[in-house]
Amino acid sequence: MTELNETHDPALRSWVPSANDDGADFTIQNLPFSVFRRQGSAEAWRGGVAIGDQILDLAAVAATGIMEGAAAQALQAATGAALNPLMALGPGAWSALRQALSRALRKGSAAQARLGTCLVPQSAAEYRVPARIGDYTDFYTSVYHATNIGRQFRPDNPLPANYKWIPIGYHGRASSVVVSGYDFRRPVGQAMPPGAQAPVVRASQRMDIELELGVFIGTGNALGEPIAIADAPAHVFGFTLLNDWSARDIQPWEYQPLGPFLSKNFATTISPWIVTTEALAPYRVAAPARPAGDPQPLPYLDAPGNREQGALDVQLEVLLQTPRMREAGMPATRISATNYRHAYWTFAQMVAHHTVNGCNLQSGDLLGTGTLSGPTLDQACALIELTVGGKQPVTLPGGEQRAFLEDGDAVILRGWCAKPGAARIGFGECRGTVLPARDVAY
Ligand SMILES: O=C(O)/C=C/C(=O)CC(=O)CC(=O)O
Ligand SMILES: [Ca+2]
Ligand SMILES: [Mg+2]
Repeated sequence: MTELNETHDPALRSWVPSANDDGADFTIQNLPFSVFRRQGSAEAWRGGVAIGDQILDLAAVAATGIMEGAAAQALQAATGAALNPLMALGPGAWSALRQALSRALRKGSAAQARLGTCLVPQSAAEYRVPARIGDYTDFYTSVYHATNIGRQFRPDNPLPANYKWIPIGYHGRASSVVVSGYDFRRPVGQAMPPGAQAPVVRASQRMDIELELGVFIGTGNALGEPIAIADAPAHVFGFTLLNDWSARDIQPWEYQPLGPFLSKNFATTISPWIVTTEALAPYRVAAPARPAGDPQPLPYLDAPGNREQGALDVQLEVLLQTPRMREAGMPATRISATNYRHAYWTFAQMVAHHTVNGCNLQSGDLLGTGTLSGPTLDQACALIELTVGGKQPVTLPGGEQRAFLEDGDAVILRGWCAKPGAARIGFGECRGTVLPARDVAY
């Protein structure tokens, strides 16, 4: 990963005042990317960078001609309806653009006069999935999640024997990855009710969430050419919040022996903003020490940098708002909080493992970290864990209870990095609402 540089200096302030507010997600040290346009307009979709409560319109910046060299080339690659061309340019270009944007947005910058007209308020914008996602793969990197959910699905053998050797994953579905704010219908599918002789086809009765981070691949690898773990971080453009919505009654009936299928491919929601790997550099931390008795990672999954700086200190939370709470004017309430640093496998290990057989990752591919449950039950990031298979519902302000999601429930994921001596780096939010199932007889 990139070293710390001038763009990380916590003393930097922007001429966009809201970027300097206490608790602002989009500080001048962050500079995350999205694809946006004005809400309800027929404008072209184009790249934008968040600064405070504004979006710096990268197509408008390119039209001013104020950038030069590698930064100008990278800027041009971010002016279209998907960020794949920027992602494909690689870390040198991303870094050049970040440095130029940081300098242009700093207090006192001579660029202020020309860029003032390139801002669009976030409150007036709509977003789309920021890349053409060719493939989406979801991992399983929290040993706490794997153990908790394993107890529900496989009480005799909760943690599979391969877990501590292989970063387990399944191939997800790219076509149904949607951006925050997309409301989807409760899925219908086959479920085998306990004690039944034959499955039923019905609207899922166990709609669940999974709080994850999404990892966007920047530069890929040629088919047949693995990515070495030491090189893996440089292939990652950045991170989003990700909700892997899951139908827990469809899943146990369908998943053996080939893994999750229709229980998870009806919608996967990501946040609009991609926080770059470079922005997260101040928040690299050591990967958790492996408990005594656990195998050490095989050489292709091991690198000194991975052990010492392979994890990321990202604070994460899940919030829920029921229709009744919404009607009563009550805000969404937090039901879980965790940190990405607890993951058993790092994102570099995910990339190295995904390509060890020569499988080619491509610019814009999306990897999910897997559900990021932490060591204690209040850090569990799926309802099936939090409610122990639905047996211990969570109680919400106002007294309502939830074992799984009901129609109209909204789920909001949030994430941020913060510590003394470094600027806050926020992810914004990832939101989705479950609508009633289609009214169709099956
Ligand atoms: O243990 C299982 O059979 C299934 C686990 C999941 O549903 C989780 C999955 O999607 C991977 C993850 O998010 O960690
Ligand atoms: Ca998942
Ligand atoms: Mg999904």
